[in-house]
Amino acid sequence: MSRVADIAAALAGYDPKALSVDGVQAFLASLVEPTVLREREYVPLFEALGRVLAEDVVSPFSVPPHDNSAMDGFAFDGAVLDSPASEIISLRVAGTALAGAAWRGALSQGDALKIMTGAVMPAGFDTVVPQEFCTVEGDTVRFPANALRRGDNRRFAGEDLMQGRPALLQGERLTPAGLGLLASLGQAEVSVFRRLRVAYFSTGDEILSLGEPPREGAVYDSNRYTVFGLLTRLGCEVVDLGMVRDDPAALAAALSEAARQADAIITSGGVSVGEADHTRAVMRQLGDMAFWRVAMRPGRPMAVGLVPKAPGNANAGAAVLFGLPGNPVAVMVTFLAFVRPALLRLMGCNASSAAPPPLLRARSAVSIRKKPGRTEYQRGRVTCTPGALPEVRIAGNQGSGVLSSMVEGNGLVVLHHAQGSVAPGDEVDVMMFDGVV
Ligand SMILES: Nc1nc2c(c(=O)[nH]1)N[C@H]1C(S)=C(S)[C@@H](COP(=O)(O)OP(=O)(O)OC[C@H]3O[C@@H](n4cnc5c(N)ncnc54)[C@H](O)[C@@H]3O)O[C@H]1N2
Ligand code: MOO
Repeated sequence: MSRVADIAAALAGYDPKALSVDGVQAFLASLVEPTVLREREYVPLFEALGRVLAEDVVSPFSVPPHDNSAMDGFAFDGAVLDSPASEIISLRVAGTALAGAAWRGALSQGDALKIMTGAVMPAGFDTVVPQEFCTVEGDTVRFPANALRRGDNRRFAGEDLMQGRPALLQGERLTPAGLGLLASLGQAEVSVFRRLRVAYFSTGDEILSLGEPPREGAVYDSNRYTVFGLLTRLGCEVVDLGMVRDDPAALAAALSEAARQADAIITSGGVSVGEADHTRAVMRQLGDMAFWRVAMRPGRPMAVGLVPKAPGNANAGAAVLFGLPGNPVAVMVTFLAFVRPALLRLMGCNASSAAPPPLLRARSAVSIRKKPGRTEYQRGRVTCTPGALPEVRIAGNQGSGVLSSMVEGNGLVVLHHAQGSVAPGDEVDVMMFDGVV
């Protein structure tokens, strides 16, 4: 009764020793259905950025509520433009309409009304001439007939949001624009799914925690901070379980605690075949796991599975475990390619909000060696020149432990599974990560 084995059995061509990137994505799409987060809460708009909408938001009224002017100028009945008597239109100015209050005075055809941007269009008037085109003498305004067409500079009621129609959909992640949209509906609070809780820890005896003195053969734990940043950017609630030494009891305790507290778990290190690694054994003992060698670079060894929240109680559910390779760039690449879309689904995002960042088409400035049969992600720096396709250069040393080139780059050149080497000038796909991770 292994869910992981069932999913694997249903995947055509599943080979844990040479799984393609597409194969991993298909596996995760089955393992992580967007069903985990059912709990919802109301939060004020100022706390809602990045949160996922738990229900559709239907406009209680239209925005803007009235036809209004898009310019400071003079509103008039645009019929006079249909067959103007002379090159200069001359109208009597009946008064001024300010934004925020409707004009209540009488108007007749042949009148104009001085109007401010956002002010309600008076009934029967459908056109606004910007004041830059006008000369005013006493109560007469004049402007060239060819300066505009009937209907210009009028904004329609409901052109932004129509009363009774959905303004935002369940499963959308709230962006700054989304917050503004909700505010324009007068809504001070919004119903969102509770935040996804993700626990993480680093493993390995050669890894030092910050504050520890340097030691020969040891390196500081960078993954803990990178993973913290990746999860925080995503809007997750993080459960930091620190560094866990390569000891079965310590690893089992950390993994159980992570599963108890969180919806998902990210570990780094210990998923390859090293002799001293107990991580795989402990994962296998506590969870329903798959261990893969993925046909990609970086990010070859990887573990994925489910760890029960309360062993022996199936109703308590399970946390999804992502056992990422230890190399710092492999952590980031596997996070972007696999973990991030899966976490977005767990957060309750709909298909479009959970989609990976769109790929940018760029011209490679350099040659890139690549073997068909695996997907490679190379750190690159994309630059744009007006009128030309964006250009990408490979950023620094591409070793999977080299974080400095990840800092230097702004995107990952994605060299697809079947693709071969790239010559200078060839077009390539780039997954931009600036602002995403
Ligand atoms: N015989 C084989 N050896 C290796 C294989 C393989 O298939 N066969 N795969 C290589 C690849 S690719 C990777 S990636 C690594 C992954 O190994 P692990 O996931 O078991 O990770 P570790 O061995 O624990 O660490 C790898 C590397 O990353 C550094 N590291 C680990 N944790 C951190 C951290 N928190 N902060 C900074 N750096 C970290 C660690 O020092 C190692 O240098 O295996 C290859 N070997
Ligand atoms: O592919 Mo490993 O995952 O970093 O070198």
